[in-house]
Amino acid sequence: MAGRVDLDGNPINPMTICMIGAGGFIGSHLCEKLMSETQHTVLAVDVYSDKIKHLLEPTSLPWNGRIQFHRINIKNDSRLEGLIKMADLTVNLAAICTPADYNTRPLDTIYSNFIDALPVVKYCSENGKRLIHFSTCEVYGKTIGAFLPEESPLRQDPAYFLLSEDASPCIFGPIEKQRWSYACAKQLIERLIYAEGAENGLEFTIVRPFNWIGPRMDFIPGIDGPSEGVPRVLACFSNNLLRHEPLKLVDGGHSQRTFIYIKDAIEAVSLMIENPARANGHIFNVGNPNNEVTVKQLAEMMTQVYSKVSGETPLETPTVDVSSKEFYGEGYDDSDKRIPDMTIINRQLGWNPKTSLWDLLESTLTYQHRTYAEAVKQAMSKTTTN
Ligand SMILES: NC(=O)c1ccc[n+]([C@@H]2O[C@H](COP(=O)([O-])OP(=O)(O)OC[C@H]3O[C@@H](n4cnc5c(N)ncnc54)[C@H](O)[C@@H]3O)[C@@H](O)[C@H]2O)c1
Ligand SMILES: O=c1ccn([C@@H]2O[C@H](COP(=O)(O)OP(=O)(O)O[C@H]3OC[C@](O)(CO)[C@H]3O)[C@@H](O)[C@H]2O)c(=O)[nH]1
Repeated sequence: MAGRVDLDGNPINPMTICMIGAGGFIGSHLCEKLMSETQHTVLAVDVYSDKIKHLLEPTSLPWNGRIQFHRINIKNDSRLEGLIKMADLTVNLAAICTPADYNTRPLDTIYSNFIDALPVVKYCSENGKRLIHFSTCEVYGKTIGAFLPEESPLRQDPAYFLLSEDASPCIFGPIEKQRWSYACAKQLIERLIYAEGAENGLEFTIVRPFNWIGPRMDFIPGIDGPSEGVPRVLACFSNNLLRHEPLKLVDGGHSQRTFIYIKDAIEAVSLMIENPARANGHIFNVGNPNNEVTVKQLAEMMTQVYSKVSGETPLETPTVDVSSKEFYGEGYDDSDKRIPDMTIINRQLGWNPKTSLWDLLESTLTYQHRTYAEAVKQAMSKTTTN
């Protein structure tokens, strides 16, 4: 750890980082990395701490004192400004970011992703503090290619689907498709941050994650989250596999995604934190363009991998089709395809993802099986005996 230098060979000085949303999936991995590989101090802000409790206790851990947990709801807590003032850098991860909420809780979604982020931007700008704000690949919405006829050869041309920070438009559906409440709120906060940079000199970096997945993502319904809750696809499919039930393919599972292993993505965030001169003023796609699959292919691969890591035989019919209206309710819509252009992050930070989809699913599903299989078995046997 001693003598660590940045990408330009300058020594990295320890800094204090106010991390809002530190108790979530990405926050927990970022805290782990900062504690085990750097000398930085983290002021961890969240309403939950379960996913970072291994870092907070016992007090004898080598990073004792370098991470402090502040149970704060940023909607209504005057302590936030003080924490931002104490820090050199603020990383804002806090958000409602599960698609099942976008059309069913659109107001909460818009408040969480826009209104609640406003004071964070304001305090950083007024106090001359650097901000790394987490946006989303969803700001791109649908691809231009999605509007071409199905059989058009142009659909194969990257110009019609590659998502580039400085060139691609943001294409959302109509207002009644409330799915886009999240993407639209994220887009507006990006524009506000950009404007604070341009008009008031805010030092900012915007991160657009493309489907980061790995251990500790979301929850397993009825085990460590609500029974009727609908998490993101990795946890939905893990839940189906753990319960030995078919994986549900929304509208046939034709949508395409690129998935990246959380540990690869965290490397990129770490480079942004420690290389401000290269990261400030930029918007970065962070994804793995080599790991593209349809959701149906993802379901098939997860079924195969889970069988390998659990030793269980897959179901004869491993998937079942379900309409989006039935699964998510009225107002759902979808991004058709998401491949990140990597030009800017390559140029600024020289970063590339490493882990294949098969390998990341193998380590993630090993974790899911080890963490949840017994609890799911017990919960299921209770339901059948009652
Ligand atoms: N995981 C991904 O692939 C992905 C993709 C695109 C964008 N993002 C963005 O990255 C960020 C983090 O995502 P994640 O996957 O870790 O989600 P997450 O839900 O696991 O983490 C978000 C955390 O923010 C906290 N939070 C929310 N509102 C809060 C409030 N008012 N006060 C205090 N804490 C609050 C939550 O308790 C949670 O722990 C989000 O902004 C999300 O939109 C993530
Ligand atoms: O049981 C299921 C659950 C989901 N699907 C479909 O899978 C696709 C991906 O779904 P999910 O990972 O839940 O979410 P999205 O990729 O659509 O959106 C996320 O992207 C980034 C982020 O901003 C934060 O993580 C979030 O908005 C989708 O097509 C579902 O319909 C399924 O078939 N079965």
